[in-house]
Amino acid sequence: MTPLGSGGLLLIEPPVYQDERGEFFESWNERTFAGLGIPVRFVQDNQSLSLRRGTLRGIHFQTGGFAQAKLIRCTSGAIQDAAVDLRKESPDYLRVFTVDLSADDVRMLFIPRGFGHGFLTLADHTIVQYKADAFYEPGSEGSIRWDDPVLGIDWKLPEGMTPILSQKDAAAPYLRSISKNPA
Ligand SMILES: Cc1cn([C@H]2C[C@H](O)[C@@H](COP(=O)(O)OP(=O)(O)O[C@H]3O[C@H](C)C(=O)[C@H](O)[C@H]3O)O2)c(=O)[nH]c1=O
Repeated sequence: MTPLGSGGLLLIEPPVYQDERGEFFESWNERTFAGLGIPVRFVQDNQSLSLRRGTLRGIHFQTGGFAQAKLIRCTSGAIQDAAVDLRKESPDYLRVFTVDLSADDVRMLFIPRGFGHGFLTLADHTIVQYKADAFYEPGSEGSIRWDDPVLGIDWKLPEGMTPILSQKDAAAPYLRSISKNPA
């Protein structure tokens, strides 16, 4: 388990048990995570499939009491994942952390509540599965533009390519235009 920054973001690599059939690992164990200092109880499991490389989902977050901690993993293809600390009281406020996750490894990213999250697919047919510790609440959703200059995320986009975005993400605001504390 590798802390990223000092805000509770963790890159987790569970032990893999291999035998002649293949391999097995625990992708989630509440007791193990509590022992790692992550007392979290997930209530929702999500999966997205992005058909093409260069698809960018995010930066999204849920505000206030609906904020979600997430456990992210990639089970097909690969992503460049980005998490940004939106908690004004954090020493890492507005600091962006990026990490590549792939179906070829078992690494997972734990993102505490109060972060914005997004990812860029690095391959076609990329599947991301992630758990959340609070329910989806459309009315509390917030977003920040993927290319926000304050965040300055260095996305691994192929030369000259603009990302494939949802209409919502294409219309996302820049940070400076978000008046209230976004998270
Ligand atoms: C997030 C969510 C969405 N939906 C429905 C709403 C839409 O009809 C459809 C697609 O939603 P959206 O375009 O927001 O999906 P993404 O762009 O992949 O959003 C996600 O992308 C970034 C990377 C995240 O971390 C968030 O968890 C999440 O916002 O699924 C649900 O029914 N439940 C849900 O929990």
